[in-house]
Amino acid sequence: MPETKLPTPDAAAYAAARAHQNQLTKPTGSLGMLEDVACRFAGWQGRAVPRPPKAAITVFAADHGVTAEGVSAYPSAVTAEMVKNFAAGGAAICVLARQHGARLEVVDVGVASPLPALSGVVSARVAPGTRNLARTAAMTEAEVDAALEAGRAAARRAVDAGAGVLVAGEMGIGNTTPSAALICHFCALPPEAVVGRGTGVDDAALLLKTRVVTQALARLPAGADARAVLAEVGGLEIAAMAGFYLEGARLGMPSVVDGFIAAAAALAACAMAPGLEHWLLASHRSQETGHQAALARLGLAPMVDLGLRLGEGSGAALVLPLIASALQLHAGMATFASAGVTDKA
Ligand SMILES: O=C(O)c1ccc[n+]([C@@H]2O[C@H](COP(=O)([O-])O)[C@@H](O)[C@H]2O)c1
Ligand SMILES: Cc1cc2nc[nH]c2cc1C
Repeated sequence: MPETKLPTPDAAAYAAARAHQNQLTKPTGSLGMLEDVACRFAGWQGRAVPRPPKAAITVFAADHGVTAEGVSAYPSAVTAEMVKNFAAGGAAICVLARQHGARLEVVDVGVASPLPALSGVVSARVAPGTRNLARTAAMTEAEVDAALEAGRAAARRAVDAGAGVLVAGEMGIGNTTPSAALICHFCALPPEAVVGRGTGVDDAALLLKTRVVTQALARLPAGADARAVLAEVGGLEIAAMAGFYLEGARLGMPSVVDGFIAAAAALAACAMAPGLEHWLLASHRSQETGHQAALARLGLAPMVDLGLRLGEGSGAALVLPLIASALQLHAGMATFASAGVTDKA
């Protein structure tokens, strides 16, 4: 895969936005992270007062051979069933996308069972799920490249549709296992610090999942590059999300990183294109073990902690109103000078 050359956010617009924030009628810094969000959008849009962006949400769906080990509380069949639920508008992310007027697209990058043509679902199937990473490489590097490209193409569609902020969500029974392996690798953390209960596995399955991740990581050759790491222990939807973030940033578009799986994809993408993290915003802190460490490694602070562990891009969709408020406050508040309020001494 060719090296992705990324633009850098506009430092002058960021600085102008920060100076503007400091003139608004509030104690300096009192709007906390909302101030940072407004300034970061200024840098992304190259204007001191950024425009409220339209959001586009893409949910990548795929299956995982590792479910054969018993690492999830739900059967693989749920992945395909949920894709049908997305198409019917009944999933959580459908409700949130409707609420916020966001474009929603679902991309099948590798659901195990063939799906009928469904409205709002793009077929970009690379393989009928990954192979069982407990025993063998999850994918070939050619499959990783195809999944990355499926993600890139989805980002281009979202940007072409007029999006100013991108959200990648996912649906894939079993995908917290490859995500944990990726986070262990990219954060240099032991599985015990990263592997969590996913959809809600019991203590025995948690132990088994931790062992599976340990064994899979042991196969990684020293110095493996991000593509090789994704091939060995990753997932099709995870690689697609990485491609989505990379292409978004290449086009000068920020992405809101959702939960645990999204953080794993972002880490892989950052390893492919250092500087990508400057185009990312973290929505929330997931309940999944190891998520905080992954965000810290990305240099991102979550906007909210609501005890979420759903995926689908739901956490990112939930912070869209906060992003909108951050930009409205930035553009609409009076300054100390305009309101005749005395600034600090
Ligand atoms: O986003 C998260 O932080 C998150 C945490 C735990 C589980 N999930 C979702 O649950 C599924 C993976 O869980 P599991 O137990 O099957 O590995 C997958 O469809 C994810 O969207 C998502
Ligand atoms: C029902 C269900 C919905 C989901 N959405 C994202 N991951 C999920 C996992 C399950 C099991």
